[in-house]
Amino acid sequence: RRAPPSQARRAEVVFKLMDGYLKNDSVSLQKAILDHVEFTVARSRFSFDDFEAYQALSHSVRDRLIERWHDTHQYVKRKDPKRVYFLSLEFLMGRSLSNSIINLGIKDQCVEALSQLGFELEVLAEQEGDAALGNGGLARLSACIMDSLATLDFPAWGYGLRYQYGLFRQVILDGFQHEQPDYWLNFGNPWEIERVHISYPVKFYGTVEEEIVDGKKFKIWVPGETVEAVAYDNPIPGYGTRNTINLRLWAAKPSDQYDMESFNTGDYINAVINRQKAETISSVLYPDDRSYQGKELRLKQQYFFVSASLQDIVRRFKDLHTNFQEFPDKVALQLNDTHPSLMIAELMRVLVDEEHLDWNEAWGIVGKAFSFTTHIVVLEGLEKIPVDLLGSLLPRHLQIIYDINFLFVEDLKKRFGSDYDRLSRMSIVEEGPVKNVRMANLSIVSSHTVNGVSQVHSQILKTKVFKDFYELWPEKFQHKTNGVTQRRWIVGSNPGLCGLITKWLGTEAWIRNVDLLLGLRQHAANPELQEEWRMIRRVNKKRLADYIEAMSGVKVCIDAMFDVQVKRIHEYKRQLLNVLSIIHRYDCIKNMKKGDRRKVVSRVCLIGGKAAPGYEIAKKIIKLVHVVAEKINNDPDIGDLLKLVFIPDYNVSVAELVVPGSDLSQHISTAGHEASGTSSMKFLMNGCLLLATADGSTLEIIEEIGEDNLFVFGAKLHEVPSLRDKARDFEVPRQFARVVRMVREGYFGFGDYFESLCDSIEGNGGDFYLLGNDFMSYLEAQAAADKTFVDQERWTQMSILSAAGSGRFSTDRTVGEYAEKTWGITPCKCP
Ligand SMILES: [N-]=[N+]=N[C@]1([C@H](N)O)O[C@H](CO)[C@@H](O)[C@H](O)[C@H]1O
Repeated sequence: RRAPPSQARRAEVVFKLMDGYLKNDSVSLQKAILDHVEFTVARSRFSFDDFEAYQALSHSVRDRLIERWHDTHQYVKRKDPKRVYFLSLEFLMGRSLSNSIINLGIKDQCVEALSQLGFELEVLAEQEGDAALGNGGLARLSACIMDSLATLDFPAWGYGLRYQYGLFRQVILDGFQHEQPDYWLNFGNPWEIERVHISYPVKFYGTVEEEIVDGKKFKIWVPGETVEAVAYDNPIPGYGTRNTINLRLWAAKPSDQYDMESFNTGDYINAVINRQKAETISSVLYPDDRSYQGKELRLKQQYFFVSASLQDIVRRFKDLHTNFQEFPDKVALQLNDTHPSLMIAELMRVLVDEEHLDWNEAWGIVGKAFSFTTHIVVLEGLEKIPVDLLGSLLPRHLQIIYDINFLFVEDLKKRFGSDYDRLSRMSIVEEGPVKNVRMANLSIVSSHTVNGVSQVHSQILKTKVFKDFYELWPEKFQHKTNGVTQRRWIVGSNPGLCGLITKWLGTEAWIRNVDLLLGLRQHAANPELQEEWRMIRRVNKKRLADYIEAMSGVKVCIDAMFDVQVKRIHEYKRQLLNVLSIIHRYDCIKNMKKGDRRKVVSRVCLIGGKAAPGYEIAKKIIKLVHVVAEKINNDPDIGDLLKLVFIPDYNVSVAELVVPGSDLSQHISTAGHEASGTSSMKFLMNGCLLLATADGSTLEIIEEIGEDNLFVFGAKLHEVPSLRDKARDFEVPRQFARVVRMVREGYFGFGDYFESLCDSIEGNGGDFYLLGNDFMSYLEAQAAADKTFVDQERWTQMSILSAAGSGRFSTDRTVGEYAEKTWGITPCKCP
């Protein structure tokens, strides 16, 4: 057989045939779109609809992503820099078409190409379903971080799971939340590339045996079940750079290793069904923003993605290296909360059992490779895995975790002697009727760096949640305040404001260098900018008003203040406090003399967010919003003075519509409960004013833009413990008691149904989240917002100063800090 032509020879031939890189002028794009209509979508290029045009355009954009992805991949491989691997069980990507077109810098050409074919980019963009592979803040943060890693040219990969069912669709029937499955892959996904040849076996159950190799004893894990992990690659383009990095998501497939046994029992069907079961591992996202003690499938998901990702990472390392001592010099492993923390035990298993390094060598490597970010504020929220469950599913990993803990506790004994309380608090294994593995303790013991997601959060970790560990290893603890990407949250979702900012800054360099936004400060009182600023905001409010009417039937007036609270429904986020203040506002207007009503500042109150399916209190809050809205919106005495609308199925795409059209956004968690909060940063970037408690990242926003450019209220962090201790003697304000009584007595109907909700904020043992305590200062802040809104010059100045000070809250700053202080990586820009 004739020898195949050499790589180089083939490259030469290919390059000659290639007509250089794909071109991005509108004619080339038109050709590409029409080709994909005909050959990819397989529809006649002479008649195709919006969805087919969306598919064809998406594939044309995908081609250009792949081209850059290959160049980046090959360049980085050649340079072999240290890479960061961002490990997260959740990525809330949203839609990809607009973001890809903007980051590739081909928006104008696409708009022109489509218009000549009779299509509008905005219309086609609506055809795309959200990739909702996550719950809330943690998941969207992962997505924003990927955008900044690519844009700043860092050598990085994201690893996660390719759920077949994303976060449930929220359907509201008669004011109640119902969950519908989100089968987002129904119409295919042009933004992923199935890598059938990149797959790894993942083992579960079984036993741990011993074997002797070269006279040395080694543990081997004999699995009881094996499934296959197949890679799906999602190119992540940087903005204004050729660098395009990869988000590799794993899907579970039945393993080829037939258990002939089951097949030969003649029960063929069952044998096939058993095999299919393998796919359930990556089928559905767990929809709870809190934690999951003891769910086997959840643990399987965690280990499945950890094992596949590590096999892939080690393979890539071994392609160019043989000495594992170099591993931490080339690999930074970032744990996005404890969901991927099993990778610690998995790396120890690979290094000791498979690569035959001795324990201490392996432990040294682990300690230099891992860094851990926690997003949790309260001890109760920390993830724990029952020892029995772990022992049955991953017997070898339990052994390794026990060994890690044994050496750790031995070390603690040397330092703290017989301080058994401290030892039992710090132990990775929690004793008790049900023994648990504390995944946060394991992550801290094994990582070189631990951080919270805002300055105050990191303080709370040092002084409360991880106090013992901070006293032991103060040098490990850092903070990395969260951020959001201005590419999606200004350029993508608010093109009008984007153009205005570029005009007044005289450059669009701010899109890559966001500190340039500070240049707007000097113009904040400039009447010309103010006029244009208000104009843009009005257009966005009109778009939002149309959406509200389309999905709720409620007509809202865009001269009113659009007051918005959109985030997951949680008692600590206090959507209930918001509703009670709306009832108070309604009650006040009702009892006003007609004449006084003229002075009322009209409000359109929007509340949106999903409640975890099993979270009853949260579901009752959603129902309460609907019954209060029903009353207010149909009360002729109120008219346009006050409207309340619940925005259903809140997700990334809805946020991209709501954020640019909001005047005031609320972030009113009880101080000390929101680790950071990131929606506040998106509103800030879009010039929406904040009404907030001094919690999480809001403290840093106040520091950056000044207390007089937002509305702050409520108990401060240090006041909360004593307020809770003295709750019994707290005199409930009559205004608060009145609105709660109205709910309890069924003024809006369903009195009995809301009893437990009212009990949770009243009386003994009630009001843990201090709604009563903060109610009056909340109303004062609301009144201050009303007063300021009437003074449009002042309001617009605050709006411009908000956007001007938002650069600090870009993930470009966040990622830059992680890269320098935690991961030790530097940019590797593809020429
Ligand atoms: N999990 N988790 N935690 C959160 C959010 N719920 O996803 O992470 C987010 C991202 O760090 C934080 O902004 C938010 O405060 C925190 O509650």
